[in-house]
Amino acid sequence: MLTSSRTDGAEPPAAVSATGLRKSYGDKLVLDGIDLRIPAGSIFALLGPNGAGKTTVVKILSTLVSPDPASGAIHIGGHDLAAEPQAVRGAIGVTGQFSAVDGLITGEENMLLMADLHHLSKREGKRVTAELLERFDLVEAAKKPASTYSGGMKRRLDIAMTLVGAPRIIFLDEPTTGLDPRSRHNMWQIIRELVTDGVTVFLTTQYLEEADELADRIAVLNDGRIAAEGTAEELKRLVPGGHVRLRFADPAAYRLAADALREATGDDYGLTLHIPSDGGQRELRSILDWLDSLDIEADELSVHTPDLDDVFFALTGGTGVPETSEETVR
Ligand SMILES: Nc1ncnc2c1ncn2[C@@H]1O[C@H](COP(=O)(O)OP(=O)(O)OP(=O)(O)O)[C@@H](O)[C@H]1O
Repeated sequence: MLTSSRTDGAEPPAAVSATGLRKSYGDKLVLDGIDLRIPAGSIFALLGPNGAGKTTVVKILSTLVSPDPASGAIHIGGHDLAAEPQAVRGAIGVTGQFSAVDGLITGEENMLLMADLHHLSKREGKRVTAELLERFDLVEAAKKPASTYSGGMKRRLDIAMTLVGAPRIIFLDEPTTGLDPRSRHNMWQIIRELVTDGVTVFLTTQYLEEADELADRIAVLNDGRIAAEGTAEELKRLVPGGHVRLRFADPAAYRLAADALREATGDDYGLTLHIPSDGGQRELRSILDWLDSLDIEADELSVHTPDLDDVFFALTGGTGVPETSEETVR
């Protein structure tokens, strides 16, 4: 496992810690010994492809599913998960793929129901509900059935309901999956605000951009293990440098360039070539000179610096080079 070194001196207390977390379903091993340590008041992102086991981690850490007996200790908010599951439940909030929103009742009723579940008095329940509906921009929709809410509104209501219990640690399982870009950015803002209030956020995501934007630390889950863990910058340093991408409209020009340039990797289907390069002026000029000397015209040239996508693809065994973080120069 690649684990970045810590540069800070005294470590803040861990909101979540686990050692040797293991889980099998029948003879299918899903988690094969995972270690986690998430400092209080930080955002941690667990990144992984479909089926990597992200939801399973969240379910275990939030007491919904038991880990295998061979697992090491798990502590959440200072409580031993095996010995004090009730105390753990009192310290956490969980939202995500298994949303608690009831579509048949209104947003406000959902909130009041949650307040009841947390044994708040009627008066306190109403106060907290009004405050959270306001904070999550749901006042206008409060009296409408939640089934009429957009995806973004449902997620906001879901988080608002989670906050009724004033949890110190919040698990967000793929909080922005299926949201449009504006709703996604709104959700990011909400998540950032949670942390400024001192809450610890554990989020799972398939979106590298999301982890890059939000997380203090990121772990990449692959094949039941943490393949790498660190800040976004530390993870980006794990993969080799960038490349220049040449895209051709003419298959003959593509073939000519691919045959001439042995160090490039080609995508025959997309008619693109990736040339390892730091993207500097000198290297770009030599690529252009080389194209000119062969009388080959590329339809697009773009510079690609390593990003989290590269880390993800390198660590999770994906193929191809994603399209993000490219600076098109022609
Ligand atoms: N109750 C269960 N019984 C059997 N297998 C399960 C069960 N829950 C999950 N799995 C399997 O465990 C693996 C991990 O699933 P999990 O839902 O944790 O992945 P994930 O990383 O959250 O994926 P996604 O991004 O698709 O939600 C999958 O292969 C899944 O089929």
